[in-house]
Amino acid sequence: MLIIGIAGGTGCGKTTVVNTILKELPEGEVGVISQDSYYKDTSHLSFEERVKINFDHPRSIDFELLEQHLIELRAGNSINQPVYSFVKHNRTGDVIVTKPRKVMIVEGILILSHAEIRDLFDIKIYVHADSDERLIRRLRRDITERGRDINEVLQRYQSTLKPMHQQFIEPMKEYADIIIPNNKYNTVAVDIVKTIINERL
Ligand SMILES: Nc1ncnc2c1ncn2[C@@H]1O[C@H](COP(=O)(O)OP(=O)(O)O)[C@@H](O)[C@H]1O
Ligand SMILES: O=c1ccn([C@@H]2O[C@H](COP(=O)(O)O)[C@@H](O)[C@H]2O)c(=O)[nH]1
Repeated sequence: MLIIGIAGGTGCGKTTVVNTILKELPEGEVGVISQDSYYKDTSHLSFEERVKINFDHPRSIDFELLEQHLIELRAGNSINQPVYSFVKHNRTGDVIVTKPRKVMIVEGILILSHAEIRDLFDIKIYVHADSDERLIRRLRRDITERGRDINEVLQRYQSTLKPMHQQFIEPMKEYADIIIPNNKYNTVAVDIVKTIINERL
């Protein structure tokens, strides 16, 4: 099994890159794990309390479960990937049964910040887009897809997202084998990653 980690700040285009890679590869050969599925279960908190969580700090992620799941997949076993709701700021209680595939892609803002998980990746990719570009994309996406308003996005950006990005995400570029510049759609870089995956398949 080839495990590829794709990191980068919010709005840099990780999900878009993963979907572009998947589109042209044989179905069933590549599996995807999203770090977002591993936000800690916060059912014990009220919605008002959950909104206040710093979702850009590594402590908000259940890295132990993610690591355990990657080890299971590598051993050839299926896992139950939790389903997360950005609208509720919590796990939904559902799971997606995720089977081991020849290539597993793990994507998320903080996946390179955890040493044990980083060591499980055969290839580490960092997707870069400038912070103003990422903020614009995040505003558009969160308002249309995640039930936010402009004040929520900007308030979270200033209070937690930007400082956490600078502290925990941007420095992880150091560990990347490949950095994809993604201020514009980067078809060349995505094609290179696809070629690497195709070779393995
Ligand atoms: N290279 C790009 N140029 C312009 N918009 C992009 C680009 N990549 C992604 N987007 C858009 O930006 C938003 C965030 O992208 P997404 O892939 O969800 O980022 P991430 O998963 O890194 O948070 C989406 O609405 C997506 O369509
Ligand atoms: O309940 C939540 C959990 C996370 N977030 C924000 O999501 C992004 C990470 O997801 P991307 O798809 O990589 O953008 C992170 O910056 C959190 O602030 C949230 O809004 N609500």
